[in-house]
Amino acid sequence: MVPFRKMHGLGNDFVVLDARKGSVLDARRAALPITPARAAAIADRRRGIGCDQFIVMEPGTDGADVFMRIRNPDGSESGACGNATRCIASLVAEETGRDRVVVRTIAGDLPVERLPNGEGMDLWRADMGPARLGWRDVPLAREVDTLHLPIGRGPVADPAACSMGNPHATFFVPELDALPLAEIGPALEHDPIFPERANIGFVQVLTPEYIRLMVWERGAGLTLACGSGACAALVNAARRGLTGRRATVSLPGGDLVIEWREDGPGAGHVLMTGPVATAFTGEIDLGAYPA
Ligand SMILES: N[C@H](CCC[C@H](N)C(=O)O)C(=O)O
Repeated sequence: MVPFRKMHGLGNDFVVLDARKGSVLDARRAALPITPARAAAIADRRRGIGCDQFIVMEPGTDGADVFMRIRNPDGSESGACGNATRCIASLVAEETGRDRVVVRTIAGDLPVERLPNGEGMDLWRADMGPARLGWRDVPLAREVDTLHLPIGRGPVADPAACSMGNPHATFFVPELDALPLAEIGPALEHDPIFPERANIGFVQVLTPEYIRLMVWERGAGLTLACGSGACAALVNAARRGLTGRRATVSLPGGDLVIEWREDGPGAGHVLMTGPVATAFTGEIDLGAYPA
């Protein structure tokens, strides 16, 4: 049996395993590899524990406190997961007693700091790195203005796109609630313009400092919150002149505060502030899941 922790950021939920040195999973990693198929089976909401993403903590090296491996329920790996970044940083902060932690992903190092709010529910601010705005960065299949992609489905069209270490398209709509997301989400996620697929955000701008967002996530579907999606939504809205460079992003699971730094150290980086939570801990028999 292997211990796991069930965590979430605004309802975007994760199964977290620890494969760092000396952990039970580290000892058994060779015998029980976390394959895409096994991750997908554990993420299954009926046959497994169920989660939006499956997260494995691996040893941190040269400046990073921990490496975070991110897999979607379909087994695909991602370079970013904003909500999980805060969750993993909070675990390391708890272990070390430090309020600042560096989480490494395949897309880069993400410094995270605790913002004590005195009422017991701390907030965590992650520097999600620079927004990548070029068509090759997203990536797109061909050279296109990333502020206006020539795609659409049903009532939505003309999104902006950027990468936060993972691909995002952002559509701007007058009203969120009537959108047929279950129908247009998968079609847009798999649009040929996205060679690595994409996370698809739908934004209703209420004021220049407050936007609503829903995200059809690549490899996961509709989630209650998407941290990297909130970062991409703010960046794309600011690029379009619809918001300033800082706004509250209201998702079905709750609010994130996003700031796209303009100058000074970290210019161009996107800061994301929000809560973390542990729902429960348990043990899992990895061998019971297909490798
Ligand atoms: N589905 C995403 C990964 C999780 C992103 C989301 N949960 C977040 O908080 O950023 C992708 O394949 O790029």
